Amino acid sequence: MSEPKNKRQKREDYRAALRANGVTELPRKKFYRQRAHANPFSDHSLIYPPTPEQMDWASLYPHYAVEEPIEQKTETTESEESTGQELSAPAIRKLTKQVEVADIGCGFGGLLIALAPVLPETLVLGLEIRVSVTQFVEDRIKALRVQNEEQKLYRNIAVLRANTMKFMPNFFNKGQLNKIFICFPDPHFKARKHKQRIVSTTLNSEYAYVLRPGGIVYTITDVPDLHEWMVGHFNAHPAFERVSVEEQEADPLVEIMRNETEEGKKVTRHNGQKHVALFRRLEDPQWPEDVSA
Ligand SMILES: C[S@@+](CC[C@H](N)C(=O)[O-])C[C@H]1O[C@@H](n2cnc3c(N)ncnc32)[C@H](O)[C@@H]1O
Repeated sequence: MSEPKNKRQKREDYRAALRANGVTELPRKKFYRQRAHANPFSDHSLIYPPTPEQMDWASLYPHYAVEEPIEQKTETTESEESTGQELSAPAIRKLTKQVEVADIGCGFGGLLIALAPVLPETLVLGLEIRVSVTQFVEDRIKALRVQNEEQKLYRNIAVLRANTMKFMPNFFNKGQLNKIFICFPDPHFKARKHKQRIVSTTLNSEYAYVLRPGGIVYTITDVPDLHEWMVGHFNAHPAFERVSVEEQEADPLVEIMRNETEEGKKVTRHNGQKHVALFRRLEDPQWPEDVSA
């Protein structure tokens, strides 16, 4: 059933007014509601760069951007030298550092916001497929940056609308990331929907590509069957090994992942179980002969 227009209009008006005022107050979730699931196989007319270098990272992390002149190959002629009118050299804005942590399917951004002060020297990126949810996180981060201007907080986190099942290598170079979070991914219970799960042999190869050796994939879910699925697929992948429970529990980011994601909070309210598993990207994976041949 299509939604009454006035409701949709109200939401659009609210968001437009918030943005017109420079987003200084925290956005209200009710104006960013969207269907719970987006089909990762539909054509979402997503914008993505042909290579990570062609991505406009500076607009996501403006406080880490510097202007770099574009090298020009044309030679200066005598007449140009004598005019005395210097043409300003064209410049591009580049980041002083790269994104190193990705939150796949970041939802409403709870983990990003909790990680910002804990990893102050690291650029963290949330990737989210749903438009309104991405806009909510974008507006949330903008407001938090304004409200914490003096402390210079929240400048190291950003969100991007993306379908991570399709375009990960367009955004990240080989070995660029040192942490990937996959928190409470959509369970897709029915067997015919399992291909929509965000963990699979093929997708794990993409995670292995963008993670540097020693980098960690963090997973958490309240669905036991999905936990088994994720553990099974990462354990079976030659590029990953499971991190021991001792090491897992000594990692302070695990507690943050358990308690700060929106889904994690919901599971706590319902006294549900949270299943955690971490996987390390191996330095030198041993590929079975039939795979590497
Ligand atoms: C159950 S929510 C969990 C949100 C958040 N990680 C948390 O723990 O609160 C799963 C999120 O993944 C997003 N998602 C699903 N498939 C995706 C894809 N292929 N690319 C990016 N985001 C995706 C959904 O839109 C949804 O917001």
